[in-house]
Amino acid sequence: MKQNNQDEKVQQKKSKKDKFKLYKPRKKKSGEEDAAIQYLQAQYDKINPDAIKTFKDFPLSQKTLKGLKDNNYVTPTEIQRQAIGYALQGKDILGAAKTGSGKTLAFLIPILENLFCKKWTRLDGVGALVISPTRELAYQIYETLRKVGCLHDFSAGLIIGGQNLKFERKRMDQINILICTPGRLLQHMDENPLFDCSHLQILVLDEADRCLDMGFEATMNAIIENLPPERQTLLFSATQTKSVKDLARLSLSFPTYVAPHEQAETVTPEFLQQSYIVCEIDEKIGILWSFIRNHLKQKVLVFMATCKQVKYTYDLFCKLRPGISLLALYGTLHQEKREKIYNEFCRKSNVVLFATDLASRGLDFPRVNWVIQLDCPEDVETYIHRAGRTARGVFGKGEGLLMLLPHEEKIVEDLRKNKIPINKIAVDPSKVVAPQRKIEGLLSDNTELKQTAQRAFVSYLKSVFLMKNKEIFNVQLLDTDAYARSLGLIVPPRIRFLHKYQKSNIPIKTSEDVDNVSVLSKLKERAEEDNRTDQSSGDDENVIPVENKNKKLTKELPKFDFHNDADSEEDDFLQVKKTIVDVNDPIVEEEEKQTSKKKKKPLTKAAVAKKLLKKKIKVNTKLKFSEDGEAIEDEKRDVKSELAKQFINENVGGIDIEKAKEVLREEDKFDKIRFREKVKAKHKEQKRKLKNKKKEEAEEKDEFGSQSDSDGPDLSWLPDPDKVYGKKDSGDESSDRSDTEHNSSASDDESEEKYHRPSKHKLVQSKGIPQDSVAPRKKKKLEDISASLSIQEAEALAMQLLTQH
Ligand SMILES: Nc1ncnc2c1ncn2[C@@H]1O[C@H](COP(=O)(O)OP(=O)(O)OP(=O)(O)O)[C@@H](O)[C@H]1O
Repeated sequence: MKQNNQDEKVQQKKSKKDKFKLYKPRKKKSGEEDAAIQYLQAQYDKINPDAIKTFKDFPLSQKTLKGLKDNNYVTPTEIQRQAIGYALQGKDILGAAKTGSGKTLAFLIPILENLFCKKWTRLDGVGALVISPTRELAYQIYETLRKVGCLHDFSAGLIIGGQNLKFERKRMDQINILICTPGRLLQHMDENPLFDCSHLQILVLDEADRCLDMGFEATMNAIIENLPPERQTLLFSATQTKSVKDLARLSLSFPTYVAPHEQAETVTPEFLQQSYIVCEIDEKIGILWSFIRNHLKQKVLVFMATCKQVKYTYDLFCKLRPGISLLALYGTLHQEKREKIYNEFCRKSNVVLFATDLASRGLDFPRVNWVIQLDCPEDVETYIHRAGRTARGVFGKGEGLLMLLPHEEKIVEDLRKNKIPINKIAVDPSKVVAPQRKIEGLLSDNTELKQTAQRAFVSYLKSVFLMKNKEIFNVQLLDTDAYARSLGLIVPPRIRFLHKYQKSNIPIKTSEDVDNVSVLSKLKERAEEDNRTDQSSGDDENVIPVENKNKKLTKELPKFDFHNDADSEEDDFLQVKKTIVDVNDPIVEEEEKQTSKKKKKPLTKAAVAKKLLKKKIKVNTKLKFSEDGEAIEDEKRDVKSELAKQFINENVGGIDIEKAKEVLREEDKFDKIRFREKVKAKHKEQKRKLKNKKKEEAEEKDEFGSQSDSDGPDLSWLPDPDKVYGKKDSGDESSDRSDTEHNSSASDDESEEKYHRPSKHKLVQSKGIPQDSVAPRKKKKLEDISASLSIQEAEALAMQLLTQH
């Protein structure tokens, strides 16, 4: 015990010493940290971007510098050199730089430094917010932050759709740096009491132009409303928005515009080789197939217009087995699958990824050799982002191929005007091998694949139809039959929306026909309306939302499931930016009416039943026919009980359940009686049939016995009874002569009555005669005969036999 007490005392002393030790350096460290922060902050105003050679030249904390060095980031890129300084000074920034130029670090480094200098702790809540248009991009930013900021003590959180909301909810109050997609962020803002961003210091919008796009206006507006106005805001994109309206929404009055590549000759990466080909719509699949077959040792990314096209091309090519790994990434996939595919494409080097524009922005897939744009991009910005998935980073190289239909070639002018160097090339037809027969064969065997092809066909045409730029995207110029055939569809699927338009003879308007100013005001109004009513635009591709106010000129089509069909938040980002349709279009009006009707009240089964009852419509009446073919009228009315008759005659509207039950009980009694009678009759009938059958069988056996000479008793040896007893009635003889046959048969009958012979079966089974005692055949015959005769006859027969012998 003593020893124990001593040990305890020693330990207590030790722990006191340790505490003291821990406390002291910490105090010292904290003091050092304060001094370091003060020093760093004092340097911010002196930052000269031109003098920056390495990250060390920036006044950055040791933790950040070490994090950068550990990840091989030594020399800042142009955008980093120019933006980081302003961001550290606390200015709002509009950052625009080429794809793959390192914009992510240009905003992550200022975030880390900002919170470090403010000595942000877990208890301070959310200090920085990064909003990204897609889950994949958010995930990528989060991963970069984890690597570079690993030595800092901040907590970071990735808040994206498709994850466990409950799990996120509990941890929201502990997150300092939040990387998120807009939809999920708004969900937390609305529903999670633990989410508090009232102390937010810095807001970043990556791919800012996309975040502020029309398709997502309402969500972003709601988010911005919830954020404190005194904050620093950084906007980054390769295709930056300069719209005053957008900036005003974010309360940016005088942001610093940082665009290091503005004076550059090209807006796309320096080492990106860009070319385009012009082909017919039905040649696309064959060219793509041949391209893949000729690039089996490369990493290829193929962009298509819609999810359904991606799905079909992937399914089809997998079945055709090109000899290289295939992957597909699109919005309707489950989140886990999306993550898996994203990681797989990052990891592999010989692989083809089919994707929608979900993968076009910000994703940093390493070492992509080729980017193929199978369908014409929506606009120049989309082209830049898609092409920018290759030739990334400081010395990145890559090639881009754009496939255009003859009438889409006009986009090349726009591309060139926007400083995109692109050359036309031709495809060597001898190298194109279209597996047309194989495709058709596969589709004829596989209904599911055929349906996928049909959906891909319609979705592509719809995407073209909904595009804003009608100079380039004109669905009426497409050879739809040839396109269907190229997909393996011998019969082209019906294109309802197009037929409606063709029937109405309304030319599809070009964007130039429309007064853009009024369109914008219209859209703005609509966004406000959306905010008020909190109505989400439907997922249904065919439903056109109703615009109630001011239907003068134009209106926006619904958010069409173009790049994404899923209900994920980023899907809204990835939709057609806007499409203009004449409001006076009768089809639109008709659809509006239908939609508004539909929206008024959902039609339930009960409502339908009520309506039918009201209108006295009889549905599903069943008419029964008797065996003679006569209709049995109103079988149900054939009731027996007085109560039921009374019930029917009363004919009161509605249903009195209690009374109906009572009536049923009464009717049940009669039903039971009827049933019993039926069963009895059935049994009777069965018995009768059985009896008849037995009788027939017996008769058959008798007949058989008389006909058989071999087995039946042979009576030919018997003396003629007439000779023995004399003629019974001689008078009968003459009368019988004329009808011998009849008489003989009559005598047969008589003899049959007299000498009834048991059936053969009975003979064999005759009981009481042991088998060994069976007499020889003759003896047995005698026995049998004697058994069948009357006593007197048997005696007479015996006497005769005795006298003969
Ligand atoms: N200073 C640097 N030194 C070396 N590599 C860098 C540096 N900064 C960024 N990179 C690398 O460059 C690549 C592209 O960076 P990032 O994804 O940030 O580009 P981006 O400008 O955001 O592209 P996008 O416009 O397509 O979103 C990444 O692989 C990243 O690791």
